[in-house]
Amino acid sequence: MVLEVTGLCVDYGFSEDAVHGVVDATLTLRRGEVLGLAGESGSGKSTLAYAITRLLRAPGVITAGDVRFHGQDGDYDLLAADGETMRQLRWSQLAVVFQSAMNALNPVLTVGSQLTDVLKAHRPDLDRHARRDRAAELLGLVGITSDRLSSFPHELSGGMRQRVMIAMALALEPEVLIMDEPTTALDVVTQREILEELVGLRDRLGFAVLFITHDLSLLIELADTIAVMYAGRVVEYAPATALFRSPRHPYTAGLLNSFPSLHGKRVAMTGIPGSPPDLRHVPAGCPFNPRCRHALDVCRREAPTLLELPSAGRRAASCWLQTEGYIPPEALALPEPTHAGARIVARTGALAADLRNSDPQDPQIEAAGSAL
Ligand SMILES: Nc1ncnc2c1ncn2[C@@H]1O[C@H](COP(=O)(O)OP(=O)(O)OP(=O)(O)O)[C@@H](O)[C@H]1O
Repeated sequence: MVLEVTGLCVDYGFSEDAVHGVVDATLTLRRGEVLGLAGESGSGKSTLAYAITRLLRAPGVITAGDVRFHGQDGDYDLLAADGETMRQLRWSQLAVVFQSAMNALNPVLTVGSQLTDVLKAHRPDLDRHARRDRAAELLGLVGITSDRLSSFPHELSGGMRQRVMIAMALALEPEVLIMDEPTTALDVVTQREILEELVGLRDRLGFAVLFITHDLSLLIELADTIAVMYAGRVVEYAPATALFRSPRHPYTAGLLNSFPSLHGKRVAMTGIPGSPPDLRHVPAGCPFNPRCRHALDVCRREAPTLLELPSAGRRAASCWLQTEGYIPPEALALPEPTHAGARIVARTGALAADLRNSDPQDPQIEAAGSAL
């Protein structure tokens, strides 16, 4: 375990009208794992990332919870750590790439000097030549040739700038990389290329990734484990393949039904009716109940808690239908894939969609899933 978030709550503002951006979020990130955080816009994903890294700005306040980072050089209580410790940690062990990162490069400095500046500040053991060599090596890691060291950011495409930002984040060999919609501004082909490279780098260098996106289909291909957020709460948590094949929360099932399959059986896309609640006044009971077609009386009265579910991998859901004494509908009780825990890395989204529409026991799909 490298990062442990327990019962984290974040509000924007103090009064009765405070927006409850994150409510009782519990997550764990294991060494080398890619944990995806999915959910509609406004579900609290960025707030969670900002709170974990202590980059939350006013009026955001952490009102409860615990965040522990178990680094190679010791354990840190991130909510209690002082500003200087956090600054050091953020560069060296817990690197962050945010949404607008590719515009965060200094326009008047070359890529090379921006990379060597990071090394100069944090790696005093390296001399000028060693820094230059390391900068070239870092660019190489993200598929950019060293002649680009002398380029200014405006001379690079958006995709290259984003790669440079990833190279900078990896400069000090962090144990955790937190990425918030890092490729949203890029076209889908470049986006996919960068993400495939990122997974390759993770395999080689062994860092863990907390990857935040509203695009669940992307996470199904990229992540080992997925946490789904709704109205500031983590509502489902499961290995990517298990979540994809056998969702246990009606919101996850709705999200999976919101993107089309290019191959396989034709299925009607139902999506999710209604819209997410105002986080100042969430509905009583389960916050998803007004949009849930399976809602029971208890769902309108009492909020469910995130409960561990029987599974081959680690999985949990916050839904009354999955609680003892209730019987979930068929769609929320599908058998888990037999290769639960395996990561699906598809070249195109089509394969992910194929897998969803396939027979979970189909040996061909099984083979495709494990070969990728
Ligand atoms: N500075 C702020 N003041 C008040 N409310 C805020 C502030 N920043 C965010 N919020 C609210 O907190 C909630 C969670 O927002 P957050 O940006 O974390 O969601 P998100 O899932 O990351 O969305 P997106 O994908 O659009 O970035 C939203 O309801 C948002 O309106």
